[in-house]
Amino acid sequence: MKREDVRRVDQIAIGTYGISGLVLMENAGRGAAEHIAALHHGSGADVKRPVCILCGPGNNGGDGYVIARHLELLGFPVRIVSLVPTDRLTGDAFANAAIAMKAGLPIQVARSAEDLEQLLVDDEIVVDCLLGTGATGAPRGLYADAVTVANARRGVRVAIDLPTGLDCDTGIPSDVTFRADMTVTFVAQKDGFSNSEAKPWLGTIHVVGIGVPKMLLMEFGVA
Ligand SMILES: NC(=O)C1=CN([C@@H]2O[C@H](COP(=O)(O)OP(=O)(O)OC[C@H]3O[C@@H](n4cnc5c(N)ncnc54)[C@H](O)[C@@H]3O)[C@@H](O)[C@H]2O)[C@@H](O)CC1
Ligand SMILES: [K+]
Repeated sequence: MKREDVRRVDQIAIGTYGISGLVLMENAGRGAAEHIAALHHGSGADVKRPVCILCGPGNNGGDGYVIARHLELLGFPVRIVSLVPTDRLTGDAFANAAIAMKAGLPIQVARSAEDLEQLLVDDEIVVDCLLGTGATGAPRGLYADAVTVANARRGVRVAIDLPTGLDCDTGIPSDVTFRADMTVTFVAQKDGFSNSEAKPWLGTIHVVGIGVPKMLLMEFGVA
């Protein structure tokens, strides 16, 4: 599916069908959390590996706060590293960050590359909720730093919707692209995922439905 189309599906689900954006985000985040939890079931380990969720400024970041809440419920030690102060978030992302704060989920804000070097450690599951379908061009500033540091750490990497730095439509990676072992994408596979150049950055791909009606999916040829 093309970037514009998947964004349009979300808009129509909200604007025409009257499904709350919060409901879509909840479905997205919960579905992603279940795939992340399944990594543990396949690992054979007794102790659940800690999860570090990297959150960006938009709704991809918003998904991260939902994922954190569900992973905590599933028994995972979880913490959030946000690249923006949470009071700068808006809409559904702000709402879910506010829930996470009230719920006492640990949230740390990274303001520099040095902060990121300290906050990201080895042997965690790192979840990329930095940039999603709203990304334009290669990751800039702190977003590029976060991807570079995350890629350098030992551990499992999971991308949410798409790896930060990968072009959604062409599948061409930027110089700095999150290298995922698993990508959990929403609604449908993105067009770029079929490009062989994208494969090493995506890992295993899982598609999570977010509750958009079949009638709408059919309009866009994805059901
Ligand atoms: N209601 C919805 O629309 C839903 C959206 N969902 C999630 O929301 C995502 C889309 O959210 P948004 O539209 O808020 O977009 P993003 O979360 O991708 O964030 C876009 C913002 O990031 C910044 N940015 C863009 N390009 C950048 C770059 N190259 N370097 C640094 N910063 C950059 C800009 O501030 C831009 O406004 C999807 O990928 C998906 O994960 C899901 O929660 C499902 C429901
Ligand atoms: K992402």
